[in-house]
Amino acid sequence: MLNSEPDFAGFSALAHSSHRSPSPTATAAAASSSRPSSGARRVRVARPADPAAPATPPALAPDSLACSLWLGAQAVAAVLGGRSLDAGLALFANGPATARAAAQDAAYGALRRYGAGDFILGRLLQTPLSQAEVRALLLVSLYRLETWPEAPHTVVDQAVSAAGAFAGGAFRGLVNGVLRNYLRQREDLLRAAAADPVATHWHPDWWLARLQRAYPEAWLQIIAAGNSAPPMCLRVNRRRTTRAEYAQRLAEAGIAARPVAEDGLLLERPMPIDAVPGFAEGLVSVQDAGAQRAAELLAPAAGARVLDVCSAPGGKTAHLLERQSLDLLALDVQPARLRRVGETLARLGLTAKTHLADASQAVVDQSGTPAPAGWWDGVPFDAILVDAPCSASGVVRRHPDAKWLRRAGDLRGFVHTQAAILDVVWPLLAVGGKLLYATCSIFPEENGAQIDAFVCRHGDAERVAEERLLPQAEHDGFYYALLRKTA
Ligand SMILES: C[S@@+](CC[C@H](N)C(=O)[O-])C[C@H]1O[C@@H](n2cnc3c(N)ncnc32)[C@H](O)[C@@H]1O
Repeated sequence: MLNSEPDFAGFSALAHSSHRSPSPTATAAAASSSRPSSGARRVRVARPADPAAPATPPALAPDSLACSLWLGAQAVAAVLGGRSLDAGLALFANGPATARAAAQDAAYGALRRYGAGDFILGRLLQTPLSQAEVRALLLVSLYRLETWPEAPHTVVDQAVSAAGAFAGGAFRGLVNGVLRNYLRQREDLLRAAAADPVATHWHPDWWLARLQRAYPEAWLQIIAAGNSAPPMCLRVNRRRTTRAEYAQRLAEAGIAARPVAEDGLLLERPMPIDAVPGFAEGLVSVQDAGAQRAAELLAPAAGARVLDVCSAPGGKTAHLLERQSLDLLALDVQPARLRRVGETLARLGLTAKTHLADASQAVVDQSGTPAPAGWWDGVPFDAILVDAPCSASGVVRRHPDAKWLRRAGDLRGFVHTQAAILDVVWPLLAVGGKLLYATCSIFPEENGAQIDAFVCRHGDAERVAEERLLPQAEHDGFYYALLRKTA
């Protein structure tokens, strides 16, 4: 996978929370209405993609553009059907290697700019399309036409060939007509799109409004960062090598990189993870430089008893353990994701206890004190990391599906869960101990406002440090608050 980001889990967290991505039924309802205003715009289809769609397109040459467009459309159709992009990309994980990178690029590109693609299709289609795959094929083809404009008619021909692999070729004419109309009307369409905020900025309008309110000076830069392709950053495993040694190894392999954060190397160009030297041997992990701040900020002492509350897939757990010998308990509420913590630690040669638990749930004991159900042995922790489930609004360039599947109302659920987790684990911290609260969100409700409310509820909590990282060239958007227990 290109530039995989094992550290991120926000979208998956959402998809598995009670605030789920839109179900096929919900999207079908949206599609059957007339075209919504930009205020309501989000992914919408009448018929979701077939979850069992074949990984290999029938009758398309594996090294053809048509094959890449077909595969990319499968992934986008999965998102139009309410699933995550990761789930969509998994559909062609075993597809032809020659087409996978371009297909992945097409899927990411089409979803990053979905606001524009949706607007343009709204102008070019007389009625909403009933086939998710065909709509998705048009979106990836528009992306391709915009970003590789040198051979527009080749793109159209290849898109028509790809359409031949859907529904017995019934949509070849439609795909041909829509794309050729697009080429003919391109300037008018782009002029009209420029007057539409969602089509211009490629974010839903409720999201834009929130960013404008929170960041009146910086929102355009945040949007631009969110619409760009993300950087690829490695984290060097201190237990196995040094950053200088590993940088040398990269240089010998002709891979340009420069140091970032305390353990990071930012690659000049993203590359497939299986081509990263020493990855399988655990010399490095892929982790955004902003995410690497967690271990730097919490910095538990050698031998400390540490609780990592929302640990999967284990990026920050591993970083903590690479930097210090710790007695660490890693929790997560999702079994499949918790298994990935074990895999991450095994690859890196690290050990920790792992436990499946919902950290937002407490039971009240006989003295009336709430305590976590079943997993705490009663000994306080010296340090706690709460890398909370959140909207993932700081990492949309890695997960562009999130901004279209998310609704404004989802935030309330995240804020509620974050507060519940904080309240359950705070009593487990030793006096003088530190708790680091982290999100990959840039929405204030999940960040500073959450911690303001927490400090009001807990008189023994002192805020000792706070960092707001906005997404930019070097790193994604993160929020950190370091709290100390005073009594
Ligand atoms: C942002 S991700 C964590 C990323 C991880 N710390 C890393 O660095 O790789 C949030 C995680 O919280 C987990 N989670 C969500 N609600 C939870 C809960 N109530 N209790 C425990 N874990 C929870 C999700 O399953 C998800 O894996």
